[in-house]
Amino acid sequence: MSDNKIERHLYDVVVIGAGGAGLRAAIEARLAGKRTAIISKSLFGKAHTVMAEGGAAAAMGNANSRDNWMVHFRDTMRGGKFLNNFRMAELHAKEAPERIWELETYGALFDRTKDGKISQRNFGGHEYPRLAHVGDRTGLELIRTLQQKIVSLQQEDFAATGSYDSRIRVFQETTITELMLDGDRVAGAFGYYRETGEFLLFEAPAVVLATGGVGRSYKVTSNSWEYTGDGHALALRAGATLINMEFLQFHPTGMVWPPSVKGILVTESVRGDGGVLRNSDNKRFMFDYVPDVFRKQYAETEEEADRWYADPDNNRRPPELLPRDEVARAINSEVKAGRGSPAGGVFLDVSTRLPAEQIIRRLPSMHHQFKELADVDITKEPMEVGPTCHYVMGGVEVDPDTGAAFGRVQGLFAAGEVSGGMHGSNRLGGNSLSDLLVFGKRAGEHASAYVDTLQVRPRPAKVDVAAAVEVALAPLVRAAASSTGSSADSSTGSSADSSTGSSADSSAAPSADSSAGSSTASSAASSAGSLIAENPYTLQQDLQAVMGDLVGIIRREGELTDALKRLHELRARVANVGATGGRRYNPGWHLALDLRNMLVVSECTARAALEREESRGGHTREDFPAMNPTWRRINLVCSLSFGEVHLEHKPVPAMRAELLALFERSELSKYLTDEELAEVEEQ
Ligand SMILES: Cc1cc2nc3c(=O)[nH]c(=O)nc-3n(C[C@H](O)[C@H](O)[C@H](O)COP(=O)(O)OP(=O)(O)OC[C@H]3O[C@@H](n4cnc5c(N)ncnc54)[C@H](O)[C@@H]3O)c2cc1C
Repeated sequence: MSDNKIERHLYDVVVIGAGGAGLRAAIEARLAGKRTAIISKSLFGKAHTVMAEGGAAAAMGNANSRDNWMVHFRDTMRGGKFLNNFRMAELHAKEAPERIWELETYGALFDRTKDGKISQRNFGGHEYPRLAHVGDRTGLELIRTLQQKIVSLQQEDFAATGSYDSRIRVFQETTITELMLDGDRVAGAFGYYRETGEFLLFEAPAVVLATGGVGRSYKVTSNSWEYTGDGHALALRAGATLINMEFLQFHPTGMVWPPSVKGILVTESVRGDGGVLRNSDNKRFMFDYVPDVFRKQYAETEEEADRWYADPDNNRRPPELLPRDEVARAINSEVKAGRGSPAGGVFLDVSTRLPAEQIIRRLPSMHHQFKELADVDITKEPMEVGPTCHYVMGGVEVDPDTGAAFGRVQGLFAAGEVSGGMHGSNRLGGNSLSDLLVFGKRAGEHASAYVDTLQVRPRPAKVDVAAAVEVALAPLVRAAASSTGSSADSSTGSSADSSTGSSADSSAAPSADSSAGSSTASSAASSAGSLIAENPYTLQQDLQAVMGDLVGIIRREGELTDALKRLHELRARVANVGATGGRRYNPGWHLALDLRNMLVVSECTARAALEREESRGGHTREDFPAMNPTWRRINLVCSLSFGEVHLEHKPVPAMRAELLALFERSELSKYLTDEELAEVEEQ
């Protein structure tokens, strides 16, 4: 394909991702006077952020005046089991309230307390009610508000320049497949319009990754189709590093029935608002699962737990509000012990705890979701719930203050779920929405400042653009070759390319679903050198089976070793993935391109999970069931070199003395090594 068929754009800052982190970064870049592009794989407005239900954690002290940034910082570090990047946790706790109030200046309308302040609700692991919310549709309000701010900036630009898009433009349904480099500097990004399959090249000296999570590598997940770890993989391929990819959050409460909706999230607000978990013996089992590190803060009897809702100052919290990793493991154990619900989960009951009208008012989406999808009326009967892959704590290793990616690449920034460090080994509910705002703003600001330091703009090399085109077209070329029996060389590449613009689905090739036959057959065929291309859907299922079965909520050495072997086998098959049809809206082709991202990110997760010989937060090793203070000092960092994932140990930055002083020694002794404790005592 010649370059002139590629739509070219020139920007200062390109933001990949239009969730909360991306939009907040883009607003900041535009406010800094930078020409800014926002790119979104899905429709504008349809990101995970919009699905966030419970709220955004910020220590505003509206519901309990004892709350402040120090308490929030402590809770976040405890939730992450002290593996958090302390500086990120500190910035987050200090700046979250300001970011929430700022949203109100953009037009957000949060639920109010009786005296007119922003209302704050309880959530797992937060000592005080801290989540600013709008019913159980907080993310919708957040995205609506940020989009409204962007529209208002575009209106200003129209008044000044006659064009709405002159300084900030949204490219929706556009997937970025490759970052462009000029030496070690970011020079832009390459991708395609999902609808037409046409290519785009963004030339820009700074890129902010805000692509969210990786959940689609698991079958049971709350994540939607876009979350294939693209930003993580783009960063790796550009020379940046990923940190602590073994830590995945399995949210304790996903729907388990009917099968078609398995994994869809049941918000933690249900438990925050009084919902309790019971097993098939009708026992409120969470009291049996309070770990030592949390024993002082959690109630020991149902009576005390129930009193806490009305009098939190004089009672301890219900154990249903333990951090998510603890609750997910507890549910897993109950089901394994044969005390699960009929559909393989446990019961979550709010119907016996709150009057129906309160449930409908406080949890309208949950009421609707269960009625529509499972024909369950949650005001009258319990829900059936079980763990679902929800959030990745690991991500792009970044400088905490600026969001600049570590590694050898310059001009790359990351914010939101795609970045790592902030949440340590386990994220507290509500801390993501505030993370997006705090670090989205910082990434936008520092990406803009970086652009100002450049004397010469980096330029993408023609050869790299051509390579990106070739990689993007390869699945189509392969499928075309396997259907005609010809070899998938570059001449076929140009023939696939020349079909661009013609109606895509006119191809006589078999449909994506029927072409692969059984995965074993096609895999065998491919290893025998045959031309049969692999079916992307089959490959995704096989990848999901490896990750779900062998790198799931409870992990073991033998299974992780097996997972790595199978991922290695999948590599060869993914390299042979084909997609029938043309470039016009072709989901099989899109998935074929996503698969290489899913695979490399999954390999990072499996490698790090095998390496970390302890259990902490979102990483549970059956063969190493305890937290190990020596491992707390270690970050596992992945990089990519000549297509191979490398893993190295890096020390966790030591917390500043005044932050350590916020914790009692008895608490620190649960996390730190003796050597570290001795140092603390000397200070
Ligand atoms: C159902 C659900 C409920 C949740 N509830 C809460 C809650 O109550 N409180 C809380 O704090 N957190 C919650 N979370 C987590 C939180 O919503 C996410 O972690 C957060 O929204 C991530 O925001 P983000 O800006 O990093 O990315 P996202 O909002 O996930 O946006 C990612 C963006 O990147 C785009 N993208 C991805 N790949 C590409 C590519 N290759 N090219 C171009 N664009 C790309 C996507 O299209 C999307 O626009 C919830 C998550 C889910 C799934």
